[in-house]
Amino acid sequence: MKVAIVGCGNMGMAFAKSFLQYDLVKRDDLMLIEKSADRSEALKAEKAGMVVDTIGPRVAEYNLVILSVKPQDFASVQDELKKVLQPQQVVLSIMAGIPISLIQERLAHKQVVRAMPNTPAMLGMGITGFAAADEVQIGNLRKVENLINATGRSIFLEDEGMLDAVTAVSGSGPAYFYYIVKAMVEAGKQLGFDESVSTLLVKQTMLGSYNLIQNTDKSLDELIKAVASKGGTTEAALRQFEAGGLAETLIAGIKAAQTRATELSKG
Ligand SMILES: NC(=O)C1=CN([C@@H]2O[C@H](COP(=O)(O)OP(=O)(O)OC[C@H]3O[C@@H](n4cnc5c(N)ncnc54)[C@H](O)[C@@H]3O)[C@@H](O)[C@H]2O)C=CC1
Ligand SMILES: O=C(O)[C@@H]1CCC=N1
Repeated sequence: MKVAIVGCGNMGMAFAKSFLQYDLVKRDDLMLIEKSADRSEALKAEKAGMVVDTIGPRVAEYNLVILSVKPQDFASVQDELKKVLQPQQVVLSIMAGIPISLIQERLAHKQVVRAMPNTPAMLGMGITGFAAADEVQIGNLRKVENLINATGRSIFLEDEGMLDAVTAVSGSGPAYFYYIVKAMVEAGKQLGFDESVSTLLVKQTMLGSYNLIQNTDKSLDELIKAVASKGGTTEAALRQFEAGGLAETLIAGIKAAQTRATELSKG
């Protein structure tokens, strides 16, 4: 399979490297289209594929074209891409918010898949929600799914509208996790630990707790109860979180992310 990637930043390269790692795409069959000169130099040093700075006629030779520029930069690629796309090619967009219908219209192209991955894709541990235009041939959809699965796990969504919710929950999700980790590390520092000790305490706690979630029959409430002794320290912390509306704030933040994804879809 020949794959061209337009916009080779964090996510574009997470995809490229996963494809190479699982031998789903050969280096010679990977075209990396990147407009930033600095970024292009770094990509050339990585030798992950052929690096070019603009979309040219050769893109027509690739089975799949991945759009991984920022949503705001779609306008800067759409006209050049429209000129070269062939009907049998598939376009896979990972741009937040931009709906399939708008991509089809701007590119005058039918076979469009839209996906929302997250940054753990860099380790092959991502989760991606994806949806497809009715016009995407089933064989092509399967090939795209196989490629996405090289970056972690995936969920096919019949309802494309749910992709903005995927964006809000798991697409942006890693940042929420780091935010909480950062606050816990800061708390440890304020309690007297230096940064490295506090970071170790928090990171290992997160890792162990994640593995408990994955390896227990207990619900999240039961897991919380197993830590929070009656009249103990955890209860004191949880009471403070409740008083500050921490859960509601997190939920409101995630809803704001979904609203922003919907705004992005309107350009
Ligand atoms: N970063 C994340 O956690 C996630 C990002 N996304 C989506 O992935 C897309 C890319 O995000 P990142 O990789 O984080 O951004 P990034 O900024 O790291 O990468 C975008 C790349 O596109 C390049 N670019 C811009 N205009 C171009 C053009 N006309 N031709 C060629 N290259 C061009 C930029 O130089 C940059 O290297 C966005 O649309 C975002 O919504 C989706 C899921 C997660
Ligand atoms: O923040 C953003 O817009 C992108 C989409 C999901 C994660 N990063």
